[in-house]
Amino acid sequence: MVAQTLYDKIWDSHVVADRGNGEHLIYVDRHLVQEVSSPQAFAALDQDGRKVRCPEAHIAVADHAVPTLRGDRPFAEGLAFSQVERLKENAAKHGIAYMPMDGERHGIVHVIGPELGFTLPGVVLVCGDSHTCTHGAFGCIAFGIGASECTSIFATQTLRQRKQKTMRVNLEGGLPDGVTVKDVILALIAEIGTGGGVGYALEYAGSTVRELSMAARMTLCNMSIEAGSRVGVVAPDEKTFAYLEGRPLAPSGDAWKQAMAAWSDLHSDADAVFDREVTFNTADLAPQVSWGTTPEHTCAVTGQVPDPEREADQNSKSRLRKSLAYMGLEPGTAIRDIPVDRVFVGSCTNGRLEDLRAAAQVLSGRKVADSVKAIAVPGSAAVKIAAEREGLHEIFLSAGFEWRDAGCSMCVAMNDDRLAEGERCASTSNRNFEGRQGKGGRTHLMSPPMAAAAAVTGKITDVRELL
Ligand SMILES: CC(C)[C@H](C(=O)O)[C@@H](O)C(=O)O
Ligand code: SF4
Repeated sequence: MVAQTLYDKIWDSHVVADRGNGEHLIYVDRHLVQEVSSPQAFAALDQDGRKVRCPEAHIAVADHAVPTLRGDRPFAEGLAFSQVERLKENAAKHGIAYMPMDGERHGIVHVIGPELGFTLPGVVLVCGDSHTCTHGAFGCIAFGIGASECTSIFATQTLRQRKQKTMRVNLEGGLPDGVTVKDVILALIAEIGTGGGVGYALEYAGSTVRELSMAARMTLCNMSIEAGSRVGVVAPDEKTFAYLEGRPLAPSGDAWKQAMAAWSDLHSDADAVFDREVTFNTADLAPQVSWGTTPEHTCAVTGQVPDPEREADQNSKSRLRKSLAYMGLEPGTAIRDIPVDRVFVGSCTNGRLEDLRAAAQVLSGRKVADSVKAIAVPGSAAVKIAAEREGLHEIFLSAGFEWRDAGCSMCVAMNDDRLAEGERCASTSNRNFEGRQGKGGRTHLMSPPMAAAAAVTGKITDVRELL
């Protein structure tokens, strides 16, 4: 038999028909539905008088638009409110499970999928959201789709797709103190660029990856899309199975045993050939910080803001000038001298329990600088409950952070949590585009411990000095 990559194995087991021209009709096992991208898909379904073919294959949750200060406070925007109401109605109408905002299963779609055991090894999982690649951490093919594709999944459970090429990213050498997987993925994107992964399904492998927790593997896969890849996978192992066993929607009893047997083949064969292969040593990595308006505008915290005049190419020179003008930064400024106004710990990249623990460890016994407004937003209700059980909220609160309810929050300016014009934020999210966190807002991407360090000192700080 021809040696295969993990991606090939899962893909091949889902092909329903070969359409020619490199297009396949593939079976989709699971679909996560959120309020921003689903209304058109439901509307198209209704217009054609079609039904959802397999309601149990979908889970709906509102995450982008929800307020994170719940209480009795009304939604700031009519649009946000109607998006959430529409999702609830559409889910009820089509018999799809809906996770209400005040329930224990609510959260960011990419955080609750794994928590519920809805995300499983070997499946094809989709969502109308680009960060669906997060779920690949469990050894499945997971990717974001558009609204018309959501309609097709609702109606048929199938999708026309082109198979991606494969790239193995070997991460070797482990992580030094103060350095997290967020630093690894930011450094990787700085190196290969936001276009580096276009057309490829990434498989993260190597000693660094094997040592990572499931939460960290999710952070890694989450940002595959920021490298241009719609898909990022990690082969499942004992950690994957231990994480999933006993989750509400994971198989149980005999079905669990059968699943484990089926999953044992979910790895790239030893002699599998990838279309591209890159290797990074992570042993000497420093904490990373983005300074510009794309995730590839990233350097070590010990570095400086680059000088556009050094760019040979006229286009890159003007792009860089524009980016620095937006960010309000002078070339040559030490990254460590950049003051911040806001700190955001949360998102589907870094809103899990382990991320909150890492930030809390830095905050413990310290105070947020007077000039800074900081919020901690758990990625799900379950994360919030677990964090409170171990007293993390007290550490955040006594440091001067606000402790919020789950949602996408300040990762994306689609709810009440936004930066004001010109405000600068140390953020654990994944995108730093112009206006991403609010019109005129300036984003610096970093890890949770780095964001906590910035909160304490009021400027971007090398967290290794605070450990
Ligand atoms: C709004 C949504 C569809 C979008 C996405 O596709 O990723 C958002 O989640 C994001 O992170 O930019
Ligand atoms: S937390 Fe951010 S990146 Fe994740 S789904 Fe929400 S808006 Fe998108």
